[in-house]
Amino acid sequence: MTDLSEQRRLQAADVAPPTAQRVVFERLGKAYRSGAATLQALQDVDFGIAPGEVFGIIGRSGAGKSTLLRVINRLEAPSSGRVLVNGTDVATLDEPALRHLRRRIGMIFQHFNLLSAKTVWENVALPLRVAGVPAAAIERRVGFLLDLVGLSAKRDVYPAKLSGGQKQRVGIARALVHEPDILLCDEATSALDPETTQSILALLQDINRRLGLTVVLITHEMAVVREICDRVAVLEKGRVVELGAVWSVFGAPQVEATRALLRPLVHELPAELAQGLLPLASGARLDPGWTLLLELRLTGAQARECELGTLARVLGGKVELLHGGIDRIQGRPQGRLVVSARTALADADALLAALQASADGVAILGRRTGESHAA
Ligand SMILES: Nc1ncnc2c1ncn2[C@@H]1O[C@H](COP(=O)(O)OP(=O)(O)OP(=O)(O)O)[C@@H](O)[C@H]1O
Repeated sequence: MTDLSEQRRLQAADVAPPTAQRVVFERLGKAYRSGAATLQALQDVDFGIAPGEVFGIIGRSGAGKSTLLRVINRLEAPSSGRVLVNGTDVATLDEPALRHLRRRIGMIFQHFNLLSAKTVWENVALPLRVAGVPAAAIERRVGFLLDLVGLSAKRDVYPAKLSGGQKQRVGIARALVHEPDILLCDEATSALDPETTQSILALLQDINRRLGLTVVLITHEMAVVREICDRVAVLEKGRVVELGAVWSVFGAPQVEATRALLRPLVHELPAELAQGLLPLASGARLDPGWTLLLELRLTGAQARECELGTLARVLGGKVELLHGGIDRIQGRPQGRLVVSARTALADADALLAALQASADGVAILGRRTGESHAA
């Protein structure tokens, strides 16, 4: 991962020490061959996922996310490198051992994959029946799981009569029948409305905490990652281009691929504020009559709040809050505020230096034109 800064490496190491990993990808590569052509879907993927982590994998379409998820339970075989699950190289497993591994790894899907001719109870019980588990044990386990996902009252209902969220709850219960260590989620909330997504995420978090399950999820919904993941890896053309705690990667994305993915989360400047805004060059002289638009950013790096008091003192006049918002990711304030203000300071660099203490990043977006002041 040549793109990682040293700081980002240390942050990644902070959250997941290199020992005792649930899943390890070691210089993993995967090539798909069709005829004479070879497509390199994964290259040099090299990181670990700790027990109990909720780990997100994001990237543009075709970046290799599904392939990376599917090598964990050997639905895809690596072309080079290794995948270790609980310390075992999955490539070395014979059929019975592979069956055992797959029981230790639950999987849920965007389209739920339920059997329409079977009731909720039968859908969840089926993998246990196939595994030859005695009827009394099946009854106990399915009862426990339907209770866990809040579907006890629907045990005899067929999938066609369930909402999308309820179907995914059945999918989650079914994925947990063999008490897995790992739950793989392939776009598990992509077919759901925002409110149902929230309830499924809350359920996944609850399961993660109560059962200590490691959750690995791929999603194109950045809000999902922000909501429940501890760490995230960004894939681009089969390579990991960023990896770290979610607050760190989302707070200060280092590569364009991440910035592009996060764009839907960023509040762009509303048209009425952008209109007539004249950018200022670094070091530009300032006129006390100008109204400046300033952007204050919190990246979460210092876990501090935006110091509006400092800002008002430095600017020494009226400060108007125009746009933006602060979110919290993993307890760290993150976001941006756009304010307008005038200043008696003589140049842009002096202003930026004076405002440094009020946020993690400060930028002068420009000065508002349409005002009667000479440059
Ligand atoms: N079985 C296959 N045979 C040939 N090429 C494949 C196969 N599976 C995936 N690919 C190709 O490998 C690359 C990575 O695919 P993958 O499905 O892992 O990406 P992804 O990031 O999950 O994409 P999406 O978000 O669109 O699902 C893509 O170019 C895809 O077309």
